Amino acid sequence: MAAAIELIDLTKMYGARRGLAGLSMTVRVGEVFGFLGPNGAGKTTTIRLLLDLIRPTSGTVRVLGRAARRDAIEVHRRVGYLPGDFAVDGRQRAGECLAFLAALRGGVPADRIRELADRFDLDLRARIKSLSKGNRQKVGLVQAFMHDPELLILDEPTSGLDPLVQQTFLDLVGEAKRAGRTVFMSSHIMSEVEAVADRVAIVRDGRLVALDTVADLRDRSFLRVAIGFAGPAPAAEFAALPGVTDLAVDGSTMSFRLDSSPDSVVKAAARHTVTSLRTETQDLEDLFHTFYTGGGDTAAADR
Ligand SMILES: Nc1ncnc2c1ncn2[C@@H]1O[C@H](COP(=O)(O)OP(=O)(O)OP(=O)(O)O)[C@@H](O)[C@H]1O
Repeated sequence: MAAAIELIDLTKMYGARRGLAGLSMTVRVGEVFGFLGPNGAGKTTTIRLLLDLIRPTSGTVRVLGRAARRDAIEVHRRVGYLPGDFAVDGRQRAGECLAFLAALRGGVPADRIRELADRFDLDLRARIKSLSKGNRQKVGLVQAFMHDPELLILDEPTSGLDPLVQQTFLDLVGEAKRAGRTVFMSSHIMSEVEAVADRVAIVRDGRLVALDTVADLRDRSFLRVAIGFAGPAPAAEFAALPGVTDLAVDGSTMSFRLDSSPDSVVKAAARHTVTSLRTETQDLEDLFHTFYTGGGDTAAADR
């Protein structure tokens, strides 16, 4: 079985409102997959469809080789799920809540719960309602990981966690991956997933706008170059150079985007008197912002 998750032309309408519009993508067994997008992009809708908590308007959802709807009981047994709005009875103590959820799963060794609670520095004796948002999120994370599921589906798992706890979470994701598990996690923020994700998908307005490895996304970064000249900026000469686009002139300063080797730009500049030179790399976060706001290259989404 090569696919942990397979979505084919998945559409979800909420009345006249569109939650998802023809989303197709595959998550491979054993990969950590980041699912990113701005507010309202369709991330939670997708995750709820995976768990059969809501039903698609059209399209197919397969999880661990099973139909999300017909085989929902089996899918739920094999999956660890952290909802975006993890909510449990606040009067319970954290330990009681986890023991109850573990019993529903057919039992989890108490040592395993204690080990995870220790790693997250979670007080199992505290009543849930007395816990801060971040500490409640830890309860949600422990219940998702405790039975060592084949597939973890995590909706904004790092929400409310401080950087130290985030690191503990990332360590657990790494361990799950090394044990051959699959992790599907949503987030708003690239930097949260780029350290652990093998591939990331970016959704916007219910559609896939990019799907690639973190490394390949990074390779799409480019330079912004600004050169000041002693005389008039030689715009025509630079516009003709390989990899130069988006050229603008402001007095004797010229700026442009450079997508290829800087060699020809440096050699062309050397024929003039250069008074200033500035370069900035567009990093993954900038690229991500381009996708968020509607620009970017959508060709990768077809992969
Ligand atoms: N129960 C609902 N009824 C009506 N519209 C809904 C419902 N749930 C989601 N939507 C709409 O579907 C679209 C996708 O929402 P969804 O919650 O899946 O986005 P998201 O990517 O998870 O956003 P966020 O990052 O804000 O959690 C939005 O336009 C949202 O308003």
